[in-house]
Amino acid sequence: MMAQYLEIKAAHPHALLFYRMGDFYEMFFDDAVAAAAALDIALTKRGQHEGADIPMCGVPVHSAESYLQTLTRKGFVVAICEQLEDPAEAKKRGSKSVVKRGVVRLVTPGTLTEDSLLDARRHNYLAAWSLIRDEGALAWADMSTGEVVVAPCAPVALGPLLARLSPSELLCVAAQEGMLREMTDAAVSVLGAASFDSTNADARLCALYGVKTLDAFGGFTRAEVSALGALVDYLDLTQKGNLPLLRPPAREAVGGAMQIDAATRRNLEISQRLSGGRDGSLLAVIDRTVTAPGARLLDRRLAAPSCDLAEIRSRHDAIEVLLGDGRLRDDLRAALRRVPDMDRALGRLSLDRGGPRDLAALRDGLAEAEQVARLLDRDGMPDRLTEATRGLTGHDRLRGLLDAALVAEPPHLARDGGFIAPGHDAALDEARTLRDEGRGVIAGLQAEYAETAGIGTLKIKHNNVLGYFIETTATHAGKMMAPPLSETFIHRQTTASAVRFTTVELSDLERRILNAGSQALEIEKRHFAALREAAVAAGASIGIAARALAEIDLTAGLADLAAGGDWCRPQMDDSRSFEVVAGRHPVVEAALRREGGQGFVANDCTLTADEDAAICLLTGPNMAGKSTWLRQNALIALLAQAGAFVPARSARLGLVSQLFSRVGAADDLARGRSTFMVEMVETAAILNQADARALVILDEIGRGTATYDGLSIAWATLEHLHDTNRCRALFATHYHELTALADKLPGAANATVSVKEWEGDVIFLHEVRPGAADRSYGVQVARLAGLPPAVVQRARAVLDTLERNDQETGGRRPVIDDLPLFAAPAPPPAPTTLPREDPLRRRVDDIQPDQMTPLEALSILYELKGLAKPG
Ligand SMILES: Nc1ncnc2c1ncn2[C@@H]1O[C@H](COP(=O)(O)OP(=O)(O)OP(=O)(O)O)[C@@H](O)[C@H]1O
Repeated sequence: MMAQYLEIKAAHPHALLFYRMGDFYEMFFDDAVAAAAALDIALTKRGQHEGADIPMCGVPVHSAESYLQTLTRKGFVVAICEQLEDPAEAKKRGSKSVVKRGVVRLVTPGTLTEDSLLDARRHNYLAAWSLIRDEGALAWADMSTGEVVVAPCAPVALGPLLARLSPSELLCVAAQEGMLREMTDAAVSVLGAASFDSTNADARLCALYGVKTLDAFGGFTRAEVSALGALVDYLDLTQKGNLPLLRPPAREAVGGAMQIDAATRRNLEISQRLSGGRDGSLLAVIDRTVTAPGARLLDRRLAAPSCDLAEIRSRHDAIEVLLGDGRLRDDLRAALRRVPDMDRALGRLSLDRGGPRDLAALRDGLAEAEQVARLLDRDGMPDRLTEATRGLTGHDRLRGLLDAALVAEPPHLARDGGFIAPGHDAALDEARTLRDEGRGVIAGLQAEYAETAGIGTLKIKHNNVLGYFIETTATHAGKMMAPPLSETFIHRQTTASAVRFTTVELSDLERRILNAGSQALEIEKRHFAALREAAVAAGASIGIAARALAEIDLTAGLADLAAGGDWCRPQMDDSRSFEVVAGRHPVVEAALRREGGQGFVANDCTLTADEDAAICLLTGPNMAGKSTWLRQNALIALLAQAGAFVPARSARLGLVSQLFSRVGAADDLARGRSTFMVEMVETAAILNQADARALVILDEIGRGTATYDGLSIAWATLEHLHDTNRCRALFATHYHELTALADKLPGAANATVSVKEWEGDVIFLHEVRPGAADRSYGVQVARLAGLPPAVVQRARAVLDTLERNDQETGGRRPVIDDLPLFAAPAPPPAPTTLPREDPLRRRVDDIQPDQMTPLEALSILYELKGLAKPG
């Protein structure tokens, strides 16, 4: 056995080998050590190899999925090695022969299909990157749904595309491994050059899709064919020839989607919080879909907002109709709630990894699809929904098959049977009756024989030697053994008191009772195979229905969002306008609403560019809401082009081709870059790439270095954005000096977030209005944050000196000498304002509770409340 193990392991050196032994997957040697640590399970020993103990650990087969989940999350590839024959078969070859085993599948992050290993609401992409001469391409597939897409992708565009897709596994040739590991968090798997060879790939793809030439799917470049070919080769390798149902590759047009790079995605917290996790991201806040495929579609749309006006308008049209008809929307959502994840069920069935519950998912999903189609069958439906509705009907044959065959709630696995409905197959019903009611059937037969023979005492009995037999007392022996009864009853045995017989029917029945259980199971498995085949054969049309349902779910979800929260349809055109009236930040607004305090203050944004650039320079105190306003406008552009309504009273937006968002001083220590370095690398990327249709959000760029360097960099950056990139940009800064640029650059304007000052404190109004801020209120904010009073006091003194110096000398004279830097710690600070006369406190001081009646106490309470009222 060890020899067999070592041979199989040698063929899969990079994978953990799950070696099937009975009810366990066992691991040996280094695999065992690594897996025991990763899974926190006991490491034991078994036998010896070359004089040393063999480390071993194992996991039960029935709970293997949860262990696989942990291992794949920790970056392991697992090779599943099964027993390929019954141990009895092996025994026939000799008592020492080893059961045949072989690897049936490699479990890698990009090739998962099990529900328990996947996030239902996110895609799980396997991607392949190919570079042929200077031409690059990225292909990606979600094996659990069969989606395959390829796009031309120059090396500079790879980072943004990977950030958008966030694949869980990326395939490449060895030469690119290092660069790609830098660029993505995905597991990078290296394949040989042959996997990427475009000629091999062409043949492989033609064979897979059963076509003579790939031109049938549109013209592909060599790099695209190579990337697609590598994907298919890897699936073949990991699934051991058992390829999933892959849809024909779709080609994504260049420029079809708004370009958003990794830093912008992170920064805008589109599908993930900066701190990690989906909660609190834009996606989580706007997701009202009720099906997993609907949620995945929303994720896809937000990740790649469209740049196609007609497409965007058609998405908005559809939302508008469902927004206007709350009843229809509710009915649709109620029906959709019952729709299971047909895409993934079909994916598993096509890989022969599915079970009866997956068949039931198709049955139930297609039934609901009919219902949804009926709901949408009315006048005035927008094209998009009419189009979707077309795919929902016409599945009667498969539905008929599944309806007739399956029980209402079938089990997960086909292994134990119990999923074919009673009455569907007479042979199965009989086998089950025999299996479950063997005794009853025998009793029935006994009554029948007693009547035929006219012997009331005739019995059918069972023992281990004869099995079932018919027994009568010796007195009836003669009658039984003479014609006509002897033609039916065959004599087996005579004892002192009884005579025993059998019949052809009884021995047949006995055999059938014994076999009934396994026979019932066999029949069910045959039905399963036939149903599975029928489902896979109908895969293409089921896929169309599933996509249509996802589209309807998404539309209804976005309409529901718009209905609940005062959202509007953005007017889209291909100008460079950007006019938002009363816009809001959906995530901050939702958070404020949850907290139940003061509501979100809506703000306008006018950033229309005609000939020149349009730049808004935002200054304002800390905590005033600058970052929020910047981001909310970026999110409004993103939501609009993703096809959603936007959180504003009205919006008129010209298409945005690229979205950039940067915040000064965000550390990227994991990649070993200093704060300032990251800031500059990212700013450089914008200045080098942004075109006239870009929307750029820069939040305090330059703050990561000394004041004058920072100010100079921010100044030059602004000028470059204005003169060279000529794009639309929002620029928040604490450098008040920059506000002078608004007079110098025709496309630049100042805005500020207003605050009120009250008794030495700032009150944030969160209102954005034209003009420049006069100061930062940093010290006041620090006080609000709980900085010790002595420090606040000292900061105030320093600030006063600095400001006075600025006024007197225009900032030319160093002020350090004037600051008592090494002064002894200040005595406890004197209050800045004298305590005010407080009538409430004086009245409370006067009260003598011991002397009071309850009535007096009550009237004083009223009086105190009166005093506590403001004003
Ligand atoms: N329009 C608004 N209406 C209500 N509350 C708001 C609004 N904008 C911002 N806030 C609140 O103010 C807080 C601070 O906002 P934000 O981080 O945008 O300020 P900032 O001006 O960028 O601050 P800093 O300069 O310190 O980075 C937010 O967390 C939010 O709770």
